Amino acid sequence: MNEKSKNDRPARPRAASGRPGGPRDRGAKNGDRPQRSHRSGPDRGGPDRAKGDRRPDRGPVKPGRDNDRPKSDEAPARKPLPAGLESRYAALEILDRVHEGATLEDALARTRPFENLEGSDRGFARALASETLRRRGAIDHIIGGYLDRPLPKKSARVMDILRIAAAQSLLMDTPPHAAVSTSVDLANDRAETKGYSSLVNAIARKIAADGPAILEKLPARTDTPSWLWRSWERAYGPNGVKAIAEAHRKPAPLDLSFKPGEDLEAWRDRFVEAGNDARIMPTGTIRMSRISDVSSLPGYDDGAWWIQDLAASLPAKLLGDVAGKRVFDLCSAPGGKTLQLAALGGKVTSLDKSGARLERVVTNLKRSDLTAFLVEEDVLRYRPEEKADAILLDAPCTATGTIRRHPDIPWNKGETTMTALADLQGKMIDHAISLLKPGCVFVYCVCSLQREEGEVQAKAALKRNPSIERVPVRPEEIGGLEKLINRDGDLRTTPAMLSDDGGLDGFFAARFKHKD
Ligand SMILES: C[S@@+](CC[C@H](N)C(=O)[O-])C[C@H]1O[C@@H](n2cnc3c(N)ncnc32)[C@H](O)[C@@H]1O
Repeated sequence: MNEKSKNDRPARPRAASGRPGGPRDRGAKNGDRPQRSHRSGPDRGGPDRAKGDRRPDRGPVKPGRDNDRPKSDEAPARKPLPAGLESRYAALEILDRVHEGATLEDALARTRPFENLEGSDRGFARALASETLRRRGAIDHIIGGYLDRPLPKKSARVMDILRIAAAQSLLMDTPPHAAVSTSVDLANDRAETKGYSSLVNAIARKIAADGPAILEKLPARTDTPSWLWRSWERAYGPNGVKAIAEAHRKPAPLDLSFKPGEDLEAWRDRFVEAGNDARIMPTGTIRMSRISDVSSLPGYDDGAWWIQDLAASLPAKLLGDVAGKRVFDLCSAPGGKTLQLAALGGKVTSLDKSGARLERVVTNLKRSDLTAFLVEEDVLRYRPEEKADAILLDAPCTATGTIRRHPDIPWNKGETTMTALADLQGKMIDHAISLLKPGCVFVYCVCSLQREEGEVQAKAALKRNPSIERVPVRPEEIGGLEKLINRDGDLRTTPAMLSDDGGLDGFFAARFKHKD
């Protein structure tokens, strides 16, 4: 059969070493990618760093090709900037790429002035770009108050210079004179912005003096694009939307998931001894404040833990005991849930259509010393010979549940993207159900706050597929966190939940069972 032969072809995302393929695993069936033996090798970001694929899908990646990997920009070398300016210049370039449609994560990966930075300069540039995007609505509002009329489109760079001046004065600990003088220097750095240096000087000074008082009075709504505000208000009510917008003002904490059997108290103590504010959460996650270099944490090289938001760790738990079962993790990269399921003893087929992102699954499996079969394929074309005992589908979505980690999302996503994704999600759900053995369990999840991608999808899936029924989530499966279960019995988290303890990513998960 045509479809089958496509799935049968040897799948070869490049291994971390760059060596293609590897011996087929004896347990692998049609479409199952050979698993590689992974023993070591650090992955600086951890699996959850790229939660949600916010890049446009580009079709299947040809084996051995690198068409999904971000590349550094090819800008010609320029003369060195004065001390203190390089990091601001890098932040400016990062913002420029985000305005062009890149995700913040991709912009960080492909902006050469940022790549060239090291240590605290690098951390500062990253924080400056992130905080500027996180509070962009408020920052633009304050800048707008000092402009007679909006700057012309061709002066977009001047606006960004003002934005980073404001972010430094309002949100970071930069002394006002440094925020002002470096912004004027940045304006003077290019012919097209030089003429605006007096304006930059005047506005940056005013913001440094009066901006903090203005910022304090601005409602949380100012940082939320109106289409998102309206949709969250419909879904969570007037208080709910306010709480979510408030939560988005702060970055997310760092959550670590552990292999089963690890002594969490001993790990917590190790992190605390190393100077981190680590605590054990009810679900078994260890949480601490964000740090700039995760690879410096105790145990990083041992692979006993990986980065994964508490909410992101819940959907895989809903598959129950997967030990020895044939489990499909569909849309798996960069692999947070594959690691969880493999650590629980599942025979995991980890499928994603992006070869470049599958490489990150390889790296993460290697670091954690876990195994899975990797398949580089579009979910909708996947037709294995043997069906699954359990399926997890973590579908591509708007990722509005991860705005605290990816503050570019509100500015680069719109309702049109959501409608197209919702259509794809419905098709993926139906296809996943067709791959499930009778009597077995399927979990659909998205890291989205949008009902259209969560609650509405679950309801529609039940209507379209009379062969399945909902299996409500039980509190004891998710560390007793009853409030995370909605009236239908599905999992619904928002950043406003557990707010005194650092909040949660926004996630939706529904569990279904094949009735036959
Ligand atoms: C939300 S992310 C998955 C995160 C992952 N489950 C984890 O826990 O680390 C969505 C993934 O879907 C993949 N994807 C998007 N469209 C796909 C398709 N048609 N078939 C297979 N994978 C797809 C993207 O490449 C991306 O890696």
